[in-house]
Amino acid sequence: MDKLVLASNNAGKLKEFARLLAPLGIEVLPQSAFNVSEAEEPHPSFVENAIAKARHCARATGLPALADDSGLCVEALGGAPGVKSARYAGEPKSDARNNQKLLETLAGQTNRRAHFTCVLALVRHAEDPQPLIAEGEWQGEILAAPRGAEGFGYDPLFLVPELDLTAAELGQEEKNARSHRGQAVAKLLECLRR
Ligand SMILES: O=P(O)(O)OP(=O)(O)OP(=O)(O)OC[C@H]1O[C@@H](n2cnc3c(O)ncnc32)[C@H](O)[C@@H]1O
Ligand SMILES: [Mg+2]
Repeated sequence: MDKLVLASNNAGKLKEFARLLAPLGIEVLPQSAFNVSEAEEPHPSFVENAIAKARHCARATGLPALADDSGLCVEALGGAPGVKSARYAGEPKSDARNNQKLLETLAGQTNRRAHFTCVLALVRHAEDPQPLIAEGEWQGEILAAPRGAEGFGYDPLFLVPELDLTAAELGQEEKNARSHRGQAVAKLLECLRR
C-alpha cells in the first residue's frame, strides 16, 4: 500500500488525520480530490457505517480507503446522538445547531457524562473481505455552555474532566494524544505494523 484515500468530507477530521497518519509514511489523499459522492450512512452501528463509507470510496477511486464513523454518546440520552451525531439537529448538517440542540435537550439534567466514539475501517479494495477495524473512546462531560474555538463538532461542549478544559480548548497535538480518533489511529497503525 503506497497510497490511501481518506473517505471523509469533514474538514475537522481531515485536519486531525493529516497529523495522525504522518507516521504511516504513505501518500494520504482526501476523497474530494477524486470527487467521490457522499456515501449513505444508514446503519445502526458505527462499524457498519465506517465500512460502508470505506467501500464506497474504494469503489469510486480504485484505491485503498480509510473511513471514520464517529459520534458523541450521552449517557442520560441512552447513547444519543450516537451514529446520528452529524445530523442531530437535522439537515443540513450544522455543528452550531447540533450543539444548541444538545444544550436544550440536556437543560436541567444533572448526569452530564458522555463519550466520543470513533470507529475506523480500512479496506484495501471495495470488496475487501477483511477490513481492518480500530476503535477508540474518549470519556468526558457535557458543559452547560460552550468553551474554546479549536477543533470541530461538539468539541466546545465536551469537557475533559482531568484537565478542566474542553476539547475545543486543546491544541491539535493535545487532542490527538487523548481523543477517540487518536486512540483508534494508534491501534490501526499497530495493526498495520504487524
Ligand atoms: O462522514 P464523514 O464524511 O466522515 O463526516 P461526518 O461529519 O458526517 O462524520 P460522521 O458521519 O462520522 O459523524 C460524526 C459526527 O460526530 C461528531 N464528532 C465526531 N468526532 C468528533 C470530534 O473529534 N469532536 C467533535 N465532534 C465530533 C461531529 O458532529 C461529526 O459530524
Ligand atoms: Mg457522515
